[in-house]
Amino acid sequence: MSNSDEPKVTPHIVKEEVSGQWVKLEKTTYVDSAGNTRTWETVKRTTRQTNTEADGVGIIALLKRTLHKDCVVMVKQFRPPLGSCTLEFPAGLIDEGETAEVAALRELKEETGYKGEVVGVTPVTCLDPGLSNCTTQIVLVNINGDDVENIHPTQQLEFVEVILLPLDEFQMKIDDLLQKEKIVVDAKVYIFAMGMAQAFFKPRELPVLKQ
Ligand SMILES: Nc1nc(=O)[nH]c2c1ncn2[C@H]1C[C@H](O)[C@@H](COP(=O)(O)OP(=O)(O)O)O1
Repeated sequence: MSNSDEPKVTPHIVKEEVSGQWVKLEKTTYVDSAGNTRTWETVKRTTRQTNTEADGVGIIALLKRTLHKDCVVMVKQFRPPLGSCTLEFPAGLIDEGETAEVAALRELKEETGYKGEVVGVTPVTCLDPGLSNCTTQIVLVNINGDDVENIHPTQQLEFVEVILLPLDEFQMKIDDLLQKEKIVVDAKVYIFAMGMAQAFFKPRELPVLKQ
């Protein structure tokens, strides 16, 4: 190699970002149960609103139509942190002044085009407490699919694909999708699917009846 081909600069890190527009990395100092002062590396969102405890909402939206099976409205989208597409419930951050219910109906409309009605909401729940203080409220929404507004829903986000999966085969249909394409399923979704299958769609399997 001639001198002119030699690299002029040794590669090195210029800056380690600890705070960005959307998230920050914090060294949290705390006292443990033995009285020792310790630290923990914590990821926090910068966007949490002052009067809300939860960062965002997840929406379990059930589409109910005459002569159709009830379907769960799902979204598939590319998620940069995973470098992959995911299968998730519609979701989003809570805006200033919004309740979880209002944020859920807004996000559902934006991401899927459907207009829904809130039928339940969870308390504030954590998502990955060993990593982040990030919290969510899951909002259960019914969609009247016979309503003229919901017959041809028009979503506002072209990079989000809406997928309808029948509730009575939810886990099986997710498994089919995972077999067909490289896609990561959100933990909340798969746990919901397993819970539905166990609670409602399997005959009571008492050990004594198995012999
Ligand atoms: N961690 C993030 N990094 C980003 O670069 N941008 C982010 C992050 N989190 C949210 N956002 C941006 C992307 C969207 O433009 C807005 C709103 O997202 P929202 O639709 O409310 O939430 P998701 O569906 O979970 O993306 O925030």
